[in-house]
Amino acid sequence: MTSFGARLHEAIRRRGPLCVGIDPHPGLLADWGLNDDVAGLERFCGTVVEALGGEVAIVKPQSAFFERHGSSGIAVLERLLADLRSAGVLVLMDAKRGDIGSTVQAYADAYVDPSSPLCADAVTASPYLGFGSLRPLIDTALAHGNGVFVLARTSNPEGAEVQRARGSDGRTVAETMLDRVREVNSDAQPLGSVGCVVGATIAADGADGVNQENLRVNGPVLAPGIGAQGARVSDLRAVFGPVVHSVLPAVSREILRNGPTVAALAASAFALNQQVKEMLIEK
Ligand SMILES: O=C(O)c1cc(=O)[nH]c(=O)n1[C@@H]1O[C@H](COP(=O)(O)O)[C@@H](O)[C@H]1O
Repeated sequence: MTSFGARLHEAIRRRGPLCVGIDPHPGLLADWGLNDDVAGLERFCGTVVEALGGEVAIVKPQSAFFERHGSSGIAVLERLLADLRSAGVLVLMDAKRGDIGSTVQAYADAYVDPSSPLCADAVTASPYLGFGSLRPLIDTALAHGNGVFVLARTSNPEGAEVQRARGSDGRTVAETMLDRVREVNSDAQPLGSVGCVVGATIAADGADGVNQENLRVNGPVLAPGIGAQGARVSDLRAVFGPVVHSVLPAVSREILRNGPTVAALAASAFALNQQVKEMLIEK
């Protein structure tokens, strides 16, 4: 079975490193002339699939914006996953799940087991009940050729109080999570299937609790924060230095605001992907 890391590595080679988030904010639905209801959600998703399905390597639906519509919103999310799979684009489910290990297994059954209608190619996870609590999710994902992205140093300013805290070994919580991701990916080639999440908004000088050497995890580095949160593509080399070739810039609102036409959405994703490729790959 081909690992998620290998599938992602090939998808990036063919389509570039941009990861477009699918975040149907109520304000975005309104801007697109859609109602904040299930019909509006379906129209939003249909447009996104048509515009991005053949354009980018990976997309990232934000589960919360489907959950707020209850079970009918989850039904739309399930159809979105099926449509994206048919379009041939990888899917990272942004659910940020975390719990004690026995419960995490249920999240694994939901998000990375192909028998589930919510199964994606990878899922985001929160390690803040201890990295070891994610073991069932990681084991299930790897068994099915899927992946996990573990939060390490998130893009939001509030993350600092937890992620910059230092353990008895003097390492920050963020560094410890990156160490654990590196251990899981130890001998993976060409790319590990467990990624980490590090905001493009963090300081480039290591002052934010992560120095650039920590970022060498032999896995993909999801980098949210560009656009609406203030980071720029031009920040990426300074922040991610030695691992810049493993970075997946994750951009949601900065792309989605260009809707509702398919053409404008596709064009904005293409343009940003070109910018990112020049910054991250072609050197
Ligand atoms: O896991 C994520 O994708 C994530 C991690 C992080 O540190 N910061 C962050 O903004 N995100 C997600 O990225 C999306 C926001 O992207 P923008 O609209 O581009 O700012 C939301 O769905 C967030 O939950």
